[in-house]
Amino acid sequence: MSTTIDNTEIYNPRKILDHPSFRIIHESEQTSQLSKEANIAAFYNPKHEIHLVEKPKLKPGPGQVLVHVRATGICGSDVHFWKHGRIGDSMIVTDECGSGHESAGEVVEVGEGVTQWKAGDRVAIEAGVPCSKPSCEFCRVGRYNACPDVVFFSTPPFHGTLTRWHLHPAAWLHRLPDSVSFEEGALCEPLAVALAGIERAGLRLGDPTLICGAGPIGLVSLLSARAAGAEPIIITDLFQSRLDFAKKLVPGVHTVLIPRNETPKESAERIKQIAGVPLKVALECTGVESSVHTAIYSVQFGAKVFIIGVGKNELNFPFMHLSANEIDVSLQYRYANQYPKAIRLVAGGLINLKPLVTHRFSLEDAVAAFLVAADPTQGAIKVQICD
Ligand SMILES: NC(=O)c1ccc[n+]([C@@H]2O[C@H](COP(=O)([O-])OP(=O)(O)OC[C@H]3O[C@@H](n4cnc5c(N)ncnc54)[C@H](O)[C@@H]3O)[C@@H](O)[C@H]2O)c1
Ligand SMILES: OC[C@H](O)C(O)[C@@H](O)CO
Repeated sequence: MSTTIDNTEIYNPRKILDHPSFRIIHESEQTSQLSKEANIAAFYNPKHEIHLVEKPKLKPGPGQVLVHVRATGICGSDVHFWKHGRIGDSMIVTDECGSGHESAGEVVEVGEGVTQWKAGDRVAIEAGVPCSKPSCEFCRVGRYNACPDVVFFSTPPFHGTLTRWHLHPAAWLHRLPDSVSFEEGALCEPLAVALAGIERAGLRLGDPTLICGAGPIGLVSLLSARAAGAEPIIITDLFQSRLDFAKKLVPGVHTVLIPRNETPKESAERIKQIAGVPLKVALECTGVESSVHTAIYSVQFGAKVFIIGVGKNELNFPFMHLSANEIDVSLQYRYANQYPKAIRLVAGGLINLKPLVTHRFSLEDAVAAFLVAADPTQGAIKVQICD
């Protein structure tokens, strides 16, 4: 069993790695024999390995809360860090790093001065904790996703929330009503991404809307656009299976399969025909250059193309087309102040996240969960690890 440490620097990633009770759990060990008290976590490393580790169980210090993590979704970025060791030029895997940032759980213990939480409370865990200092302009104005000192879990060097016992600042947990499951609470993280997109794209009731990509982010964007009153909605993907999933999720959505050899202008012509009315908003959820172009060529004069997807560092843009059509292109980096809204929308029944969870694994089987999440032939939308 893990020993407990009194940790006042919970975000110092080396502190966990250097702790004497940190160990890699070897594949040969029977995962079923691991203690239910052990602080098991899934870690990736620069050698592109993913494995279970045992971490010390932390004791909440002042202002902190110990959470038993009950559900964590695997995000594409978790798979990316494991498989490719980096995202872009700034997020690079240089050491063992804990995975997971889409989590919800149950309060176990609170530290000194924490009055708003008690054992048994059900919470969604906000994935990024900014510095919150009055001297930080971005924290002060509420755009805390831009805080230069943000600790975003599972983005190196910060360990993730895919662990049994997670220590979190009390102010960055969000209460889940009894009607919202831990699985849905965990999905409030990708939903927060979509809600930030909808808000910043200024999507209004009745706006004809295109969504590019029917992965988890495209699908939560689809659910959000529907809840926001977009009509009609067209969603694209390279795979018919993903489009079929989208159709079941939101009956009435129009789907457009994009063949790999079609040019963006050709795709856009088909999209416009299927829409039947000029498109006012496009939410780009692939990060792929050709799809960004398709979005730009599909929308009408004065429309908004909002790019949520991320990809390579430099993209070409059809400059003259954008200029002649006064198309606003904007981009997004994570989110700020979206969790409470996400939870309200789920609790109020406006957004149903439940169908998105296609695969569930125990914490002991987290490595198998990653293998499924990384294998497109498995047909997973959201793989979650539940404890
Ligand atoms: N901006 C942010 O803060 C933020 C946050 C989370 C995720 N993301 C990004 O959002 C994107 C989507 O995430 P996801 O988890 O859904 O990824 P995903 O890879 O599971 O889904 C992307 C989907 O796009 C489809 N696609 C790829 N190329 C296409 C094309 N040319 N035309 C149409 N469809 C195409 C794929 O088939 C896939 O279904 C990723 O780039 C991810 O990194 C951004
Ligand atoms: O939802 C948040 C995203 O997954 C993160 O920005 C990640 O991609 C890198 O930190």
